Amino acid sequence: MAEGANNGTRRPRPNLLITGTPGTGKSTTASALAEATNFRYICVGDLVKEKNLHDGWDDQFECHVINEDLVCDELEDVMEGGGVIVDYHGCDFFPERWFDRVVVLQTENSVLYDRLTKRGYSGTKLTNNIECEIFQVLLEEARDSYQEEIVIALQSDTIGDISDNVASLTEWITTWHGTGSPEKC
Ligand SMILES: Nc1ncnc2c1ncn2[C@@H]1O[C@H](COP(=O)(O)OP(=O)(O)O)[C@@H](O)[C@H]1O
Repeated sequence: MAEGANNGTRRPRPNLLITGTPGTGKSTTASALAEATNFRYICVGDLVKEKNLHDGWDDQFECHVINEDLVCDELEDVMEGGGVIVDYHGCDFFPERWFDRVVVLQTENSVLYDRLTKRGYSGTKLTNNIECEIFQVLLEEARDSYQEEIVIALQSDTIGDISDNVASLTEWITTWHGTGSPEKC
């Protein structure tokens, strides 16, 4: 479980985490939501590369070995003010108190397979990510790391799903009145 829930701390605007297996549409959804709401969009993967918040390259998983402490230090002040949408394919190392809503995007396996193949994934990297989706690894991680009522799973198979998800999340943001409210979306 991530450190400390948001026990009544007030911030003027909520923070959201958009998580899910690579290819489920995190960056597409999060950036569209940020545009619709004037929130700040932070892609943790890009931040890690830009600011060297990693411990080198992992040949097996073909990605940077993220340094979680450096990422959290980098984001702490930003998160305090609220109004941030964070995009990352993991969620168990952020302080729990940072987020008011954790969105887990999910995609039907064959659709995800096509998206990842198009992205150039193959072999173990492709298989690992498809298995990650089949076994709902990110949904379980989110439920283990945050209070149940702030975690929601949204389907992201079609372009229509993106608009629906952005619309419902925008509504949730605009009707948010502080920690623990409201129960929309
Ligand atoms: N719901 C969706 N319907 C159709 N295409 C989508 C959807 N979500 C994402 N895509 C497409 O799939 C690819 C991966 O999306 P992206 O947002 O980069 O995923 P992630 O950030 O989770 O890795 C992009 O080409 C994007 O346009």
